[in-house]
Amino acid sequence: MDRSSGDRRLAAESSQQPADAAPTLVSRSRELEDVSFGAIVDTTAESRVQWATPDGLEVVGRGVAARVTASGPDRFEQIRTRADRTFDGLEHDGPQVARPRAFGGFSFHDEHEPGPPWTGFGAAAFVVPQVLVVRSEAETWLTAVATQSEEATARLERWSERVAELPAMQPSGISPGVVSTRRTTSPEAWTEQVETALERIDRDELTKVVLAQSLSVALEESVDVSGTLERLRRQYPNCYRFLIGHDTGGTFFGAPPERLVSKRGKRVETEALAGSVPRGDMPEEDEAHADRMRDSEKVQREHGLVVESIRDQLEPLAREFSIDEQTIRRLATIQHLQTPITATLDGDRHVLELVEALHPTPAVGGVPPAAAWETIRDTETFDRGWYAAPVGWFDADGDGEFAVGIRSGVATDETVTLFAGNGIVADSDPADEWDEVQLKFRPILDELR
Ligand SMILES: C=C(O[C@H]1C=CC=C(C(=O)O)[C@@H]1O)C(=O)O
Repeated sequence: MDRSSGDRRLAAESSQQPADAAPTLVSRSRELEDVSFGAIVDTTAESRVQWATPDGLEVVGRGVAARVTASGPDRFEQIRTRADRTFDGLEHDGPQVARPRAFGGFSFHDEHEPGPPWTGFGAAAFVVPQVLVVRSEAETWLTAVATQSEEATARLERWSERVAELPAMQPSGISPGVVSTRRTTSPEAWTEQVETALERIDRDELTKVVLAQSLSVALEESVDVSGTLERLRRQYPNCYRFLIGHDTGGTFFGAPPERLVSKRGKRVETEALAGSVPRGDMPEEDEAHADRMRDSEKVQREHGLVVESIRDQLEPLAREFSIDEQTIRRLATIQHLQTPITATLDGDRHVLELVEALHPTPAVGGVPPAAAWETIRDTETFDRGWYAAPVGWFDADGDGEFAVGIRSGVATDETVTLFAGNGIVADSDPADEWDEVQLKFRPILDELR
């Protein structure tokens, strides 16, 4: 087994945690003047996270107050159990918005073994940062987390001073410049892969599968990931933005348009996002693309499969379930069909139960799920790693929010490896599907050039 040293260390840390002896976490918070979030995560020496939602919550975190990792098919439950222990007895002195949260995610496949470029990214890993800065509704809070109250207070003092010296504006940096790109999948190989999937669909083994490609981008210099996210915010203000960097290995980042799930108390919000067309240069052309997507029987079928599958997964856990009206989700370079979905849960549940139920939605996996996973495994020639998998946060109450890790890449030294995929259904044309995949590389690729 070729495991990286970083991953070995993570696994060792988690196995050293005695089953019932996670130290109690203590946190202290203080309101701040505004501060550059990029400057706080401007390190590669320490674990760091950044998270921003389309509705305005922004969080950055640094260091590790607690870490939970897991692997194998029951990794969602393992994380939940370990996190419950980690948060048990949490003493938080501050407002709810500034509470400690665990940030991280999962690999797409449960039997994932990390190798380059995914060194350091195991099958499931979450970190409660030692220092968190949260901005929400024009308030900014600093939170320090430790296992002793004196330590938390001292950390809060230290970081209050440090933060006061940082710039208030987020630097957007400059693009690193692209030297060359290398595809994992040539157009010929893609056509063959799509045709193989279509044969399986023809034989009724499969209804839909999302096939992906990766693009390795060699840069002129190392990328400033936080600056890149700031530039993505300007281009894609209605998308999530995230960055996850462990103290070893690369930095996974992206600007996904797709919410996997958010849960607050019993209220759940999710969505189906599938079906893609380009943006037009002129409003009429833009509208014509959107109309073509809305009227396409093939795209509606592909989208409908995602809605149905979310209903099948979520309805058994819900007291009320509602599918809202389909809309067009317009992003700077692409537009999608979107159906918002809301539910009220039937009882107390952890957001990770919902994440487990929903991952992977057929927007990134397929239908039926097992046959789609098998097809992805048999077909793709690269490691999806954390691409297209849940990335987000949860708190001590089991509330939280997760995006689907698409429109994403992993940065390692002077390379960024990008990932993008497309749903294949009966009638899919390999050349059209190829074009749509290229559109999905663009958000990050454009910011690297
Ligand atoms: C799998 C990706 O996009 C999904 C989300 C929106 C539209 C999609 C589509 O049209 O196929 C995909 O399901 C990706 O961006 O890599």
